[in-house]
Amino acid sequence: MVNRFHSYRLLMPLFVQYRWHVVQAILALFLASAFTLALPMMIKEIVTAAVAEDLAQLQTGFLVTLCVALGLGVASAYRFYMVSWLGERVVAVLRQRLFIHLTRMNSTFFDQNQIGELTSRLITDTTLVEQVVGTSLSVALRNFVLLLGSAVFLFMTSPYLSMLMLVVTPAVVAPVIYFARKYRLLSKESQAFIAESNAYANQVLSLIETVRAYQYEAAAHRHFSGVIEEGFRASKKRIWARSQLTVMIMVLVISAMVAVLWLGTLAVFTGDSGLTAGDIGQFFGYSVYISVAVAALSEVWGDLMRASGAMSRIIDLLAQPVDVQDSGADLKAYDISFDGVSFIYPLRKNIQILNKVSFEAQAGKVTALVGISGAGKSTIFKLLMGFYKHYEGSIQVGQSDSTELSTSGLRSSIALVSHQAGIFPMSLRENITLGGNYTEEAVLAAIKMANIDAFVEMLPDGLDTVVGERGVLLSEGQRQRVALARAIIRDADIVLLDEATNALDAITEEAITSALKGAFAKKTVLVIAHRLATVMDADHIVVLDQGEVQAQGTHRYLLKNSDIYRDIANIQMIISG
Ligand SMILES: Nc1ncnc2c1ncn2[C@@H]1O[C@H](COP(=O)(O)OP(=O)(O)OP(=O)(O)O)[C@@H](O)[C@H]1O
Repeated sequence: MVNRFHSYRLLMPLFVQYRWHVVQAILALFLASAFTLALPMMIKEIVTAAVAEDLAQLQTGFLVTLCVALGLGVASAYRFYMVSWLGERVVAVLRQRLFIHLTRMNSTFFDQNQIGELTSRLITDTTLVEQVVGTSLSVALRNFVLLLGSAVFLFMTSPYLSMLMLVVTPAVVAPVIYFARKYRLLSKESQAFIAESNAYANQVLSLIETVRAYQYEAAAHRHFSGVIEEGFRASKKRIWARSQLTVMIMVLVISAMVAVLWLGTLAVFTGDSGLTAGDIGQFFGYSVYISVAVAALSEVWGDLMRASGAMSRIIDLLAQPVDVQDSGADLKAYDISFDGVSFIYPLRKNIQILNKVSFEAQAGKVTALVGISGAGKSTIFKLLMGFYKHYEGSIQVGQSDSTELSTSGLRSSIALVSHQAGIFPMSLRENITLGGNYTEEAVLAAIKMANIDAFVEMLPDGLDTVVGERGVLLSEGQRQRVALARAIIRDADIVLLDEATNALDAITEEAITSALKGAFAKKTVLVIAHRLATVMDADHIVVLDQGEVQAQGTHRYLLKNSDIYRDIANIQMIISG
């Protein structure tokens, strides 16, 4: 249990940061508790005055009770505001921190973790934390104070009845603890079904076109309904356990209280213990508080446990090392050379993806990587970008070994257009500049060179039109041209194009290629392309086969000397011819 609550350390720095709010929340909480605890005393005053038929005393009693009630209202509202503020603030800070951290994780981390699971941590886990800080913690603390205060006043009111109460307490608490544990296990089970159904729905909806094309709808409905029904069965068991728990608490607590009060009332009648009717009223008030506090504590206990799980997952995530290391030299020259580079992906340790790959790509020249699918071409780009660092051999950029370069410096010198042209749900302009500061002229020049200027003119708000999932949907070719504009405006010294024009028609591709030639003339350009026509003019072509360099040279040289290259060329001539 100590371990479970260990995860609450996540909140400590945040509570320190917002200490004035915490102090005010605690003050308000204690104030509200004090007013609450004063109420049974007022009952005693009123009952005593009523029994003594003292009207003046009775009126004062009611007046003070009214004031106490008012004070209780104001203090409770103040506590609610402060505590809810803290909950919202904490979750806002945690979400920002988690998002920043996630965007800085390395590629291996993303290979190992599903995106759905990560976004669920970002939203669901932090929401649980918010519930805890904004509600459960304060409920727990309030009821704990109420429990302690009531116990003290209970003893002060009547030690005799309190001792009786103590004797019956284990009979009430033991079965409640047993049922609460059972309930917790069952609620974990139903949570698991919720997660499973969420993951499945996410997957199906994101692949909706494949679902429709293969008429997978009916099977998908069956699968989803199956999981939901399982979840319902688990929830039914959980709510049944909860109902048992409620009955148990109610019956046991009320019986215990009735028994104690019965004995107390008897004691008033016999007059042995010096108890008065007012004492019984006050005692009753505090015992109601105790039972209410116990019930509330058992209620929030589960929430506190669940949030503890969520917090330990957040702590684990924040503890993962981030990718970018900013120490190291900056780039000055931009020739690239791979020397005997071998590489294995961390999650596929049995396959040698690159095997002693050596080649050079010079500044001011275009170097092409060709080879059949899976040969390792994109992997070479990933190593150049520093996405994976545990390769053998050496990668030189300029005069430096790439491991000695600062990762952010290296990446700011590279413009990458990968074969998945990602579009963010924001304006076209923001999609092109991606947070960079560029003049209007630079943006216009980039969209012209990438051949999307005519398309932009047709959009309702031009460059400020929102595109992507929340706005105008772009075709594959339009997306690719936005990605190219992104690379052009970056004006980086190294340009990596991975199938950057494969979704374009021949005429557009031709127009863009000649525009790019001008834009990238002085840069170190590396191109991956399946269509040989795209790379025939390259200054240097590297032919890869199953992770090895099979041959390299110019188009003309390779046609003569590389069987694989000749085969690819022949097949493509046949296909296009
Ligand atoms: N993140 C990864 N984890 C494990 N294996 C991977 C990962 N990415 C790629 N691979 C594997 O590495 C091999 C080379 O992939 P790579 O993407 O470099 O090939 P490619 O030559 O660019 O192929 P294509 O032309 O189809 O894009 C493939 O067998 C692929 O399955």
